[in-house]
Amino acid sequence: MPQTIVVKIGTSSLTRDGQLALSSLAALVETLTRLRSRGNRVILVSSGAVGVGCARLNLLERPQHIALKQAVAAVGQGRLMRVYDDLFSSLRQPIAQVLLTRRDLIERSSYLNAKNTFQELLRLGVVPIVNENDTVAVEELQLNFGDNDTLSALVASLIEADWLFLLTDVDRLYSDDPRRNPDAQPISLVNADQLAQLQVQTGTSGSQWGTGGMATKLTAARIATNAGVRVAIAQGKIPENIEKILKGKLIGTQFEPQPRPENARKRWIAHGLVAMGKLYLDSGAVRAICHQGKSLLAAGITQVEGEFQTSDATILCDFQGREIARGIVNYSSAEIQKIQGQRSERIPLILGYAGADTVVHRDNLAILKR
Ligand SMILES: Nc1ncnc2c1ncn2[C@@H]1O[C@H](COP(=O)(O)OP(=O)(O)O)[C@@H](O)[C@H]1O
Ligand SMILES: N[C@@H](CCC(=O)OP(=O)(O)O)C(=O)O
Repeated sequence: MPQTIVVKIGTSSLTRDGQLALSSLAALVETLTRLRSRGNRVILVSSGAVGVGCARLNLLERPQHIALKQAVAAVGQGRLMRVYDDLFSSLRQPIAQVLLTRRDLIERSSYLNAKNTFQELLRLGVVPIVNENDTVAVEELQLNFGDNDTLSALVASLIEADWLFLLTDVDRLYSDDPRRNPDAQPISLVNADQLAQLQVQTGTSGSQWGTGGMATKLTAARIATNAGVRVAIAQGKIPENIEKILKGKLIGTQFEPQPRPENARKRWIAHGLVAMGKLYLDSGAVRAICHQGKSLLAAGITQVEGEFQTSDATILCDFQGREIARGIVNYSSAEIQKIQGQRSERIPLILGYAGADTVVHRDNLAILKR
């Protein structure tokens, strides 16, 4: 049966010795075109703008300064698309460039717009090639994805993909960074419960040109599996393995998905929005929202972290700080500090005006299943 497949390829697999790894790229393009010709819907999330831009400008290191990085990405993105277009065109596969910023997914209307555009492109048989719009992404304001692993998981959630393939320069996830620890143990299959408990050493920086290392891939796996997407980490230089994995072979590391949340708006609350703060709940409130489908009342809140406004998204966590849900709040952080632990009838007395009975209404609450 045709499937919706998101493939993310990292800089470390796209480049070799600072230049484009053309043979890997060609193999990837052949694989994706074959998947398309069998009726699958295919999206490629490709890093490489900064890496390719550096090669073009003879820069020997990934720039740290934001403006320089953004300028270099502008050089590299065009070059990268030119190479993709040449390769895909020789197989008569049309492609499209989709550049997204975090901001585009926060606004519900632009989130839905992006979704509609993807759907239309896929209906037309096009392979959209997605990257973060690096030249305008605002790093300081947490309004960037930070890495394309997260972006690919959000795209997979947005379009309700069946699979997310994270192609990188190692063949799978290990218990530790295999480059530093020769005794690192390979991990083949992670089910949804194991992912929540998974203890692996991931490093934070990635390889010379990649960002984030395995840590961001695990974050991506959490987001995607929570949205009902099956995830595989596999080696970028052997993209043909994607087809073997789709046929049921256990190659690389696979992460089993949670049941897909029915409600599309709640998926957006869970994954599209950026949480601006954190609310700590007592055990009664955790039970009420997770197991009884109730709204969050002020009485169950024990602590407020961060500064946020009414209608912002927040993380809801248990007393140990473990995230259990995300929700859109009816009160600002300053207001919640005043009403936390109080019964709803007392809210008008405390604040001096009548507000909502709930701090987060159940329609605006997305429970994380892990
Ligand atoms: N537990 C781990 N298992 C596998 N690889 C790991 C682990 N921890 C860190 N790494 C490192 O992560 C790197 C891949 O991350 P990164 O360079 O960001 O890749 P990409 O460019 O594909 O996103 C690998 O080269 C590997 O050295
Ligand atoms: N948007 C950036 C992506 C950076 C990034 O996430 O890189 P990687 O860790 O190699 O996937 C670029 O195109 O260079």
